[in-house]
Amino acid sequence: MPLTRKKITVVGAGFTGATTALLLAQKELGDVVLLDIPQLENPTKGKALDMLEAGPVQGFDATITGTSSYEDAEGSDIVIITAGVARKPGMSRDDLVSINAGIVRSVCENIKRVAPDSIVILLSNPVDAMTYVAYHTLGFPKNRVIGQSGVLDTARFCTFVSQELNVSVEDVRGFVLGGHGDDMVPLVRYSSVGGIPLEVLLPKERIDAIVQRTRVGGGEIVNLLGTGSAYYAPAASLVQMTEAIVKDKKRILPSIALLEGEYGYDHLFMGVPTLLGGNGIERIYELELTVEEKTALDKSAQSVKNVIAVVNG
Ligand SMILES: NC(=O)c1ccc[n+]([C@@H]2O[C@H](COP(=O)([O-])OP(=O)(O)OC[C@H]3O[C@@H](n4cnc5c(N)ncnc54)[C@H](O)[C@@H]3O)[C@@H](O)[C@H]2O)c1
Ligand SMILES: O=C(O)C[C@H](O)C(=O)O
Repeated sequence: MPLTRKKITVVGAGFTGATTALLLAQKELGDVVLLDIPQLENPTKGKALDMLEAGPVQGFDATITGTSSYEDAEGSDIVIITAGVARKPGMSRDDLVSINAGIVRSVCENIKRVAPDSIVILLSNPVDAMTYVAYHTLGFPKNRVIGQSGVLDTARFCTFVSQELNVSVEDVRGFVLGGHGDDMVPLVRYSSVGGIPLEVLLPKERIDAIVQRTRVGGGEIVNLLGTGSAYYAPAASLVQMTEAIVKDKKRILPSIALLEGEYGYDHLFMGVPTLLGGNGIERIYELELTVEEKTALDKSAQSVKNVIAVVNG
């Protein structure tokens, strides 16, 4: 059988979608289709062509096609959904639920038609609830419907730890559980630097400050930008998850997954440690939690349930 490149469709050609498309091509993870609404067809084509013309300079071989037609996404192996509205200063991610649920539903109806065997990764916010919407619209098995939050939230945590200790980011390990909201749960007990537990290296009040900054990390960027939200680190996070799947790397990364009893939650989509490989989410890891950690996770889970209730409303 001839070897073929993977086909990766990115729906939404805005800040996160366009950045993701470029990073995917630069890493030669597959041929990329960048798709937005018909009213933005020419700008989407323009962005894709501009990226393609970076190929000879940077030495990557990947096609990048800009389109507004789902027929161009036909047979995609992976679909990344970034379509939707981003929040503005003063808003929470949950304020986007109604408008983005409608957008994610319509995108997923098309994806179900043209790429029924794809693995779908959600970014649109509020992302835990949007992953729930996507799962129910697509009707795909749960291993093929994945949300991105924890890679980004963990990256923020690791960034702040590396700044605090003035050490390489490469040596910092963190783990953020729960919903992608201000009550997410950075697991300090499972965080380390060069194998040394974080609690040995930093006093409690510095760790608490890093945990709090991580929880509101998205809002920090929203306030600085003034319009729109973060996109470089979110795109890098999507690409890390995609790479794990495309290369069947069996990486242990946090993903938003359907919980069916894990951590004591049923039919809830929330961020947990997962094994990501060629089949998408191949396993969910259940960690032992202390009473305080479980209480914090319950609070985060309740926030996600409240947003899902709006979707079901
Ligand atoms: N989960 C996370 O960690 C995370 C991180 C960053 C951003 N986000 C979310 O991702 C979403 C996108 O953010 P952004 O910065 O790229 O926003 P953006 O406004 O720059 O881009 C969104 C794009 O979606 C397109 N779009 C809207 N409806 C569409 C439809 N029906 N079909 C196809 N495309 C459609 C828009 O035309 C626009 O180009 C937002 O909801 C944001 O909150 C989530
Ligand atoms: O904060 C946002 O609204 C965007 C994203 O969820 C983020 O964490 O950067």
